[in-house]
Amino acid sequence: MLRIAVPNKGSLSGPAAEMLHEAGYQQRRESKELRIVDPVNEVEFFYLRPRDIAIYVASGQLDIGLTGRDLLIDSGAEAEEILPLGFARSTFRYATKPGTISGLADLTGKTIATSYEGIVAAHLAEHGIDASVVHLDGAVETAVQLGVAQVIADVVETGTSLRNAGLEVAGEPIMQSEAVVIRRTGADADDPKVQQFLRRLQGVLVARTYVMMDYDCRVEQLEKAVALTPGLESPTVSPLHNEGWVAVRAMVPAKEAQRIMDDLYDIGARAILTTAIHACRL
Ligand SMILES: Nc1ncnc2c1ncn2[C@@H]1O[C@H](COP(=O)(O)OP(=O)(O)OP(=O)(O)O)[C@@H](O)[C@H]1O
Ligand SMILES: O=P(O)(O)OC[C@H]1O[C@H](OP(=O)(O)OP(=O)(O)O)[C@H](O)[C@@H]1O
Ligand SMILES: [Mg+2]
Repeated sequence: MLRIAVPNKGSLSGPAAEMLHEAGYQQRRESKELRIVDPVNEVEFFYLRPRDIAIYVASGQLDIGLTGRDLLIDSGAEAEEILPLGFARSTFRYATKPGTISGLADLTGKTIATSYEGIVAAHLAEHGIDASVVHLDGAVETAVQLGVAQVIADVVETGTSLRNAGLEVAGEPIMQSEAVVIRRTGADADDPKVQQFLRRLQGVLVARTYVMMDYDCRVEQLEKAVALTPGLESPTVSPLHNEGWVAVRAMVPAKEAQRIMDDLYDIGARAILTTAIHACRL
């Protein structure tokens, strides 16, 4: 049975459970459940604090974990990212009161509050900056106002939390994060159960980002039409009962679907339809 760590709280937990559900896995019914078994898919899910997941996976007790890239790196655990999942996207950045810092060197001698000491210590060391780091559990933005630190290093998504605290970002982002699948560093890459799990999640990612497009076009326009809808490998082209016409079917990126429909229409394609993809294996 594959043993998988899933975030039990915070920004990662809802979208992670949703993705696993879309991939056909049973998920817990209430938030107090710490472990469930999905016997049909031969998977056991452990609901753990997001920050602890890399540690469990590195210990070898769990095969796979879903966590944030920033949390993985911060933990320093012997685990590695094997699939980015595209949700909980954020940057990790320094922020201060406006005008305090103009470059990284200005961090020297400052006190930096953060919940991610591992990332900050490594970043400071890498740039040879001598600053003190104070660990706070959360709501780090308030640390400057209350005088606990002059600088914070925290997760920034929309920037709303920073603005509300009267802070602005300083310097370039330390890193870009998103939810990721991790496994123990050096674990067997060919484990068929792990491979099947990853294929299912990749199927969800594709189903979320692509739609199926069908249309009819004149044979003379086929090459132009296929250039607009090359599909992932190659589109399916079938003859129509009306001579001189073909039906074409191809996957297209959902974000570009409307533009592609306009372009197809302009070259004479008709009966252009898009439909959602609910699941897929590439
Ligand atoms: N506003 C946000 N937007 C996107 N991702 C976020 C956001 N806040 C936190 N994350 C991501 O969530 C993960 C942290 O999860 P964690 O549960 O520790 O914190 P949280 O979501 O802030 O919840 P909590 O309420 O417990 O502080 C990290 O990978 C982080 O990048
Ligand atoms: O740029 P934004 O869109 O404002 O998002 C970033 C904020 O979201 C998270 O905070 P959360 O609400 O989880 O509180 P926390 O600080 O206690 O973790 C994160 O720690 C930032 O504070
Ligand atoms: Mg938080």
